[in-house]
Amino acid sequence: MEPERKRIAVVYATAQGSTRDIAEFIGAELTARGARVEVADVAHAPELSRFDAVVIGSAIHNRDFLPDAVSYIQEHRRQLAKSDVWMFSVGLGPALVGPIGRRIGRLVPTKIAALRDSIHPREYRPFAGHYERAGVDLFARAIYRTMGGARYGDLRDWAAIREWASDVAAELHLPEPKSSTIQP
Ligand SMILES: Cc1cc2nc3c(=O)[nH]c(=O)nc-3n(C[C@H](O)[C@H](O)[C@H](O)COP(=O)(O)O)c2cc1C
Repeated sequence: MEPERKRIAVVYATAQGSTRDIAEFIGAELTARGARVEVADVAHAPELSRFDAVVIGSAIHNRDFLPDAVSYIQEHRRQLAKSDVWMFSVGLGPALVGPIGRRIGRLVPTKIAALRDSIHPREYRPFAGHYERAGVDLFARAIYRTMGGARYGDLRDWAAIREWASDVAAELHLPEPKSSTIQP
């Protein structure tokens, strides 16, 4: 008899779409590993008790998750804390370079650390997102440069995201894929 397929909810909050793309990519990778996956915005998140595991991610604005993600996690804290949860964020930290940039990039903003600690995820992983130079004023550009920000545009590292999704799949004992054909 075929083993029961694992059910995974991938829940995200996005302002400009790059976190949604990452959530959908993770969902597709986990589907390719045989899981039954539902990907949804936090505003349309499914009932979590129906799932064996939850992946939850948010864009970072002003060193915090987006307000929708903060309220969602606070409201579902009890359910999340007793579930197998993997958490990710999408911001600029992992894209910072140089000795200072790498140190800053490793810091988890206090409010995000508090959210993380309230639900005890199996892992929390920050990913680089999208930062358009055109929308950034001179002052913010100077701060970004000082912190080790050297690049603008789409800074997402799809190889790192794929590797993380594969680690999640392995921890959930999902079968190895027959071949990986999914492209972002
Ligand atoms: C108003 C605003 C504030 C931001 N604040 C932060 C921040 O504090 N830390 C960070 O790492 N990235 C910050 N970012 C960068 C975003 O998190 C990044 O661009 C991300 O890709 C956005 O995801 P989204 O496209 O899903 O909205 C900020 C972006 C904007 C537009």
